[in-house]
Amino acid sequence: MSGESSVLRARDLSVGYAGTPVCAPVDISVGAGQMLAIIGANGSGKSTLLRAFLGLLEPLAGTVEVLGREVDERERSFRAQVAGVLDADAYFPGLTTREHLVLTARGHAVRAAGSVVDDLLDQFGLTDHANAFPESLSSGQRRRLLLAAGFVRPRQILVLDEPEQRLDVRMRRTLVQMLREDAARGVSIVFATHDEELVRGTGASALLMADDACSVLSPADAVAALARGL
Ligand SMILES: Nc1ncnc2c1ncn2[C@@H]1O[C@H](COP(=O)(O)OP(=O)(O)OP(=O)(O)O)[C@@H](O)[C@H]1O
Repeated sequence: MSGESSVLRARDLSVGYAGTPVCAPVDISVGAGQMLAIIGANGSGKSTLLRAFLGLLEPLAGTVEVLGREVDERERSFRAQVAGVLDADAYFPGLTTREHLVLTARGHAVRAAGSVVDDLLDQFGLTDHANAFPESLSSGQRRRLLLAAGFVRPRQILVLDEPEQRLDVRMRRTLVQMLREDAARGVSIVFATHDEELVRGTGASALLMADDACSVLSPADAVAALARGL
């Protein structure tokens, strides 16, 4: 998780609320095509860290850089490079599944948006629900829609918060495959997770969150830590 060609870099990064850190400072570097899982107990600061990576939360101290520049979510270039899917249900209630994805694709200047969306609907098993509104989808189908909205965006970095949530076993396996394909294309992927299989399947290294020190683990050590319940 180091090297000169760092795509995402955090240095002595402290994150938290109202001036109080939620975990120890973080030092990580993620290169092109690398995957980093963020693991740790409930409340250990995983989502908070991801929000800082996405420029949605100001660091208390330290820095976060994407492709050598400090993150600024308001910059168009940042939004063109970084796609994030966080926990919140962030869909448009008045748009169908397909309309939501096409709007997201067009908003990010994706070429041939219609056919890109149709492929994603297929990959996420949503083709039969393309014309459904979010409230008529199951919670797992809504989760698939949110993930598809992340995958429809152009990206050099993909940030996901517990992407395994509410997905069935088959969809989790498909997700592993999609993440591996993204990484093989050079996309850097950072995801918070509690899922041992997701870490095993992706072969990701991990950042283990803690109050005293956040440590980087090898893929094997990350799987072992999750297997023993951290
Ligand atoms: N908006 C907020 N304001 C104040 N404190 C918050 C806020 N969001 C989270 N926290 C606190 O920050 C700490 C870290 O929360 P965070 O959501 O980052 O943990 P997490 O590791 O993602 O947990 P989980 O595994 O349960 O998703 C928790 O103690 C939580 O109560």
